[in-house]
Amino acid sequence: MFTVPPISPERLPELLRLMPKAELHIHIEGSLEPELIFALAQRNKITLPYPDVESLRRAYAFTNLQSFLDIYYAGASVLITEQDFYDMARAYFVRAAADNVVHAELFFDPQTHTARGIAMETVINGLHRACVDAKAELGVSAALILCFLRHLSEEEAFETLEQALPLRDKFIGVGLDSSEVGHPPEKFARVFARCRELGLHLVAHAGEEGPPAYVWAALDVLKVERIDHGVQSVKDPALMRRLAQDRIALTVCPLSNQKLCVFPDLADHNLGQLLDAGLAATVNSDDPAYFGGYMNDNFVQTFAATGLTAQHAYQLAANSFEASFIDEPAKRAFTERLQNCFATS
Ligand code: HPA
Ligand SMILES: [Zn+2]
Repeated sequence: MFTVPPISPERLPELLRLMPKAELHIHIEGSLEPELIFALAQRNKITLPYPDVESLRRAYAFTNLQSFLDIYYAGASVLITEQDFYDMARAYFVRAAADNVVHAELFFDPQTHTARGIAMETVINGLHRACVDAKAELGVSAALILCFLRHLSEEEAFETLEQALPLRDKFIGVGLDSSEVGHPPEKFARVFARCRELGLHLVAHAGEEGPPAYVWAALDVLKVERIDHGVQSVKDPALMRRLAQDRIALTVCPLSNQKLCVFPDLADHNLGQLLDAGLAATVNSDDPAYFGGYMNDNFVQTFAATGLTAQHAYQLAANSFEASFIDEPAKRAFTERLQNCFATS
């Protein structure tokens, strides 16, 4: 257990920004800024239903997950070529590096693109090339996690997996995202079992808007290694004990939760409650272009609103390395860098 030296509250925001961290919950299509949406639309001769960047940004007023997803899928329609996918991911990596993100595991939604006639290799090759360059040029290590859209059928998830398997060496795992309520994890039991046999890492969104039962099912039916969001778990004490005992990480996204009205206010967020119950919670941006903040915005705004401490900050960053899918020596090296950052602050 690393004890953080005394740090004054005024210096905490700087430390939050400076500390090395991993991002484990970022939908790369959710990093498409309105400016890039317009630039790609122009490059690909696509007419958008908004006259300019400002009017598109004004449409980013959400009441729940579905109201966001409708506009998020529409924004992704400007992605056509491999270079478009590269440019989107590159812009994210540059922004992440500025926030001292040293490792990122990126979700992507291939079905959003293959349904529009874009080839699977166009999507994966563009994103993968950006991951390779992020390491070489920005010092950010990166990996891809293919997400199945849960509002579609399990059969369609199997077809997507088949299309992606020729590129198996370019992604490390699978996840489950999109509309949660009404689409429980059990719907994808067989395809996740197949992915497990293939040696892929498994994660799933659960307990963002959906009930604790969905978190249980993600753990016990899908056998996931991490839960994305999971903030509804606090409603079930037995689930909280299970998550703490098994060190199942929750990839929490505070600004997303605020913008999608999961919590009425950032000050009401339960991140502190999760950490104090011994859960391996992490902080992440989810869809930063839509929710008004990248990693450091999430850290700084959440700490300011909830009064979390420097010890919580250390724990969140340490959890992000522990919960990542990098090897043990890399985890140790990142954790050492983190401890040095706190020790010299
Ligand atoms: O927060 C989210 N939840 C579910 N699906 C998503 N797809 C992008 N972001 C999200
Ligand atoms: Zn998400």
